[in-house]
Amino acid sequence: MEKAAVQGDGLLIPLIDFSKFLNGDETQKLETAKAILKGFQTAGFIYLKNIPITTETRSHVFNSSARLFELPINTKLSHAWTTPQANRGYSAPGREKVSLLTDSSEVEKVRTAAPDIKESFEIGREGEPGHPNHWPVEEGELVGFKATMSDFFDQCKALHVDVMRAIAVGMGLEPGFFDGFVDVGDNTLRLLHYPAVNREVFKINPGQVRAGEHSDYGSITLLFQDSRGGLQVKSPNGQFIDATPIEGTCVVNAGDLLARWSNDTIKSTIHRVVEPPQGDVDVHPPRYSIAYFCNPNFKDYIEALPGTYATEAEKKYDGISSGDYLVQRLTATY
Ligand SMILES: O=C(O)CCC(=O)C(=O)O
Ligand SMILES: [Fe+2]
Repeated sequence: MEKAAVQGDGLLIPLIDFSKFLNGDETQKLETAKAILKGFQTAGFIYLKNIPITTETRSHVFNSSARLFELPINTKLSHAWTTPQANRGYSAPGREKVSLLTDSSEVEKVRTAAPDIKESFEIGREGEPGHPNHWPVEEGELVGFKATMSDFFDQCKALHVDVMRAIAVGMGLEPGFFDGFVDVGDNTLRLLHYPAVNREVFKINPGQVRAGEHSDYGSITLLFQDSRGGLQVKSPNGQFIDATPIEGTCVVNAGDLLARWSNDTIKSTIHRVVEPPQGDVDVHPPRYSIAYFCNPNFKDYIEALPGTYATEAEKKYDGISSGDYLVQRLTATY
């Protein structure tokens, strides 16, 4: 039943019809849940089609995102990302160097060498005490921005809950096992813009990427990409394989905290964004993507899931609070 969305060098990312989990009969639900879990256990990535978020919503959100990035740089900078605790606002190209490095001085060296060619804008849970979102002034094309993004945030939040239900069913847990861990919606909606790049840039600096290799931090990430391409996922043999866009799908990958929660039975796989494969142009057009980073509720304590260990000694990690974990990881990145 399962088709491959991406296949190469020992990496198989399945393409899964999510409507069969949401609306199918019991057998379809179970089979789909198992396929989802298997995708996370083997590739760490899956592609979902037929999700409840409509194509119209999606293109509307991408449009609003493009309008935001058109604002003058000084306006964008007035909404600058400030702290890992807040994790909201605008990051100019080169500001964030997502990487596997945990030492800030190393991060600084890499950033100076070849800054990522991207800018981003983060929106957190609306109403989180002490951490207001940076909503732009709504005039001209930006009228309705807050409503558009808040609505999309909520739809992604619901999709997170549903994907976690599939994981629970796949693992043989109660379908609602994770519900109480993900109901707050301590998630981050990140709008991403990779500006047009002259292909010379990639030639002159062979190490140049649009977003450096990294894994994500939380439970899962819902990734919506446009048709440009450039996303690559690392295979078990260490090669980067193109995760080519498939229209209407959402790429979902497991994050480090879910890997830890699952006692490493689920993989958080390294990925990056590079020059798109259509290399025969002088200028690569801009690329837009939207990543919705999901987390267990910040207040929740995360320790090895039932069924992922037989004895206490098999637990690979100490428990940790979800919020502390994220702040630790973000602190090393910015
Ligand atoms: O833009 C993309 O396709 C990937 C972005 C990403 O991996 C991230 O922001 O963590
Ligand atoms: Fe990522």
